[in-house]
Amino acid sequence: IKHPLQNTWTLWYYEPDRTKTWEESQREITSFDTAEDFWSLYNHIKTASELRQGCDYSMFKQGIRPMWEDDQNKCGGRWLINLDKKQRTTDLDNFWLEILLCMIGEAFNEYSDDVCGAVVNVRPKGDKLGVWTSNADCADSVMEIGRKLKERLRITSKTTMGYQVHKDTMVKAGSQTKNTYTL
Ligand SMILES: CN(C)c1nc(=O)c2c([nH]1)N([C@@H]1O[C@H](COP(=O)(O)OP(=O)(O)O)[C@@H](O)[C@H]1O)CN2C
Repeated sequence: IKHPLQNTWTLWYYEPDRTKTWEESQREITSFDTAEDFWSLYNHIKTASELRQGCDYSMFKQGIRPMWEDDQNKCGGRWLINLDKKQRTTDLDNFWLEILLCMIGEAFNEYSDDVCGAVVNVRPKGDKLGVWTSNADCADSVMEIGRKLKERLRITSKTTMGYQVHKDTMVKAGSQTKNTYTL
């Protein structure tokens, strides 16, 4: 039999489309709840670095949409990892896969329930990886998730990680959002 995951996860794909709203451009690809089905999906689709710039992948627990407004996201925030341009060939795909494996493997111990999902943004100005958590006010949960991420991604001090509350990001879209926590 296949190895069941603790949660069911849904993969979303975002491609900019001038004829649609941002929300209409978020497309639900498929959901899975076994390790084997994760690998079949992962091996079947393009890696993040193969996507056109402007596109995103998002992987969220089933029932949570990859947007600030979702009930599970609205009081939360994200650990954001900003990559420099050359990291697209060296780190982007490894970091994204490691984040996916942390999530489906419930690697955040007692705080895994606070993890909503993760987003990878492929951008000309530098790619971004975000891990979204459900409650920005739970400092213990946010910090523990951040520490585990840094450990699993083997992120050194040269790559900064900041936690941004979605309520701040929403209003400051386009300009620099403040980090509520940093690691
Ligand atoms: C429900 N709803 C509309 C809505 N709900 C959302 O949850 C949500 C958006 N809109 N987003 C829109 O994309 C722009 C780029 O953000 P970006 O993170 O791609 O970053 P870049 O500026 O393209 O690097 C954001 O400025 C925002 O317009 C982003 N976003 C997460």
